[in-house]
Amino acid sequence: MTSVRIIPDVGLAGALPMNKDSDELDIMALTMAALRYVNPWTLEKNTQWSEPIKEISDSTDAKDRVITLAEVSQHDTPSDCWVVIYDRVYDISTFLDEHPGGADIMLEYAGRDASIAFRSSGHSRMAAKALDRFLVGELPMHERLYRCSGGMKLSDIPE
Ligand code: HEM
Repeated sequence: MTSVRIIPDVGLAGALPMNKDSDELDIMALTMAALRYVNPWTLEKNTQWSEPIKEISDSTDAKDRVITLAEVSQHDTPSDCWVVIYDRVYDISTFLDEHPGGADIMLEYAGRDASIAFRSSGHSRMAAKALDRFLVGELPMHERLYRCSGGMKLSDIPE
C-alpha cells in the first residue's frame, strides 16, 4: 500500500489515521475518511434546516384555498369531478356512486356551477351539511355570486 511519511511536528498526529506499526500516515484510511466527509449520504439530517410539513387536507385549510372557475372546469370527469355550490368548490368524485339522486344528475354539472340545481332539487339540511366533507376551496371574490358583498341572498345557504 502507498504510504507517505509525515513529520508529526504540528500536533495533529493524534487526530490523523497513523499506521500502528510505524509513524506513517495511513493513506487508505485518510482517503476513506475524506470520502465519508464529502459523501452527502453520510451527513446527518439537520432538523433545523427542514421546513415542517404543512397538512392541507383539513377543511379549514381547504376553505383558504382559492380556486378559479377555470381550474374547476378541468375537473369534469366521473373520476375527477368538481362542482361549485354557493361559491365553494367541492370534489365529489367519491360521492357520485353514493348520491341518492344518482351519479348522472351530478355529472351534468361536473366542472361547473351546480348551485341552482342543488337548490332546486329540494335538498335537505343534511344534504347541505354533507357538502362539508368534499370541500376543496372557494372561488376568488370576483367570481362569486353569493358569498360576497351585494351577492344573492339565500336564507338556506349552508354556513
Ligand atoms: C354535489 C353535492 C350534492 C350532495 C352532497 C347531495 C346530496 C344529496 C342527498 C343527501 C340526498 C338525499 C335527500 C336529501 O337529504 O336531501 C340527495 C337527493 C337528491 N339529489 Fe343531491 N346532492 C348533491 C348534488 C346534487 C345535484 C347537483 C343535483 C342536481 C340536480 C342533485 C339532485 C338530487 C335529487 C333529484 C335528489 C332526490 C333523489 C330522490 O329522492 O329520489 N343533487 N342529494
